Amino acid sequence: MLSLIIPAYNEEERIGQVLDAVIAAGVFDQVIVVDDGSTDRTAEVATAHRVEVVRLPTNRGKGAAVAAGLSRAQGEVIGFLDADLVGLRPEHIRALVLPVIEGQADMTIGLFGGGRLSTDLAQKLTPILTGQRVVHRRWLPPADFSTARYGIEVLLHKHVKDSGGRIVEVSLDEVTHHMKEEKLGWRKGVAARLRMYWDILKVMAK
Ligand SMILES: O=c1ccn([C@@H]2O[C@H](COP(=O)(O)OP(=O)(O)O)[C@@H](O)[C@H]2O)c(=O)[nH]1
Ligand SMILES: O=C(O)[C@@H](COP(=O)(O)O)O[C@H]1O[C@H](CO)[C@@H](O)[C@H](O)[C@H]1O
Repeated sequence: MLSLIIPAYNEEERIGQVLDAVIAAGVFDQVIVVDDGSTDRTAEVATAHRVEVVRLPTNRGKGAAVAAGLSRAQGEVIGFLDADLVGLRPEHIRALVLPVIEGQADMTIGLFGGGRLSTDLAQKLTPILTGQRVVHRRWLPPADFSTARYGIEVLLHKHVKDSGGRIVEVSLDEVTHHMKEEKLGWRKGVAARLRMYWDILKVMAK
């Protein structure tokens, strides 16, 4: 069984097109959107796509949203996608899943390419930060994700790598995402970015 977790905070304008691609791909048996205390209609948009929706009463950060999704996920293979992707197509999703279910990879990571220079470059420099991945359940770390916030990718990636897992990179051609500055405006976006780097540094320092 394959489960997909999509953490989402105030993504009403963006999550619909991600779910359209997920549903068209038809590879996940269980799709869980975790609405991380959104103040917009994220949960309603997800519900309209007939996926499982978990609503957290307050915003607790990406790590807690993913942890809430994991506690519901039944699959032995688990996918993770962000809710703000642009240009995601069903074939990208299949390409992420296939190496894991065919046993060529323990985890795949999806990397933007040919989408937008800024987001392509960010993932070239720090591929381990990508929010797009598929992993076999046995490679999930024992650590609790719920306080890691944006450190979750580093936590997961480091565990698989240090445990000798095979990680395969999958190119997500022409995919990009909305950057924080685009979603929140310049000042709030930069502040959110700095908080994200702090979350990541805290996990790296452990
Ligand atoms: O408190 C938060 C912050 C982010 N997210 C979700 O986590 C994913 C990645 O977050 P974001 O887009 O802010 O990261 P970026 O891609 O800008 O680094 C998105 O689906 C967000 O909606 C979340 O569930 N809770
Ligand atoms: O690639 C990155 O540097 C950051 C920020 O991307 P942008 O500079 O907004 O394109 O994005 C990722 O990092 C977060 C922390 O690992 C993840 O949670 C996001 O899913 C991912 O998009």
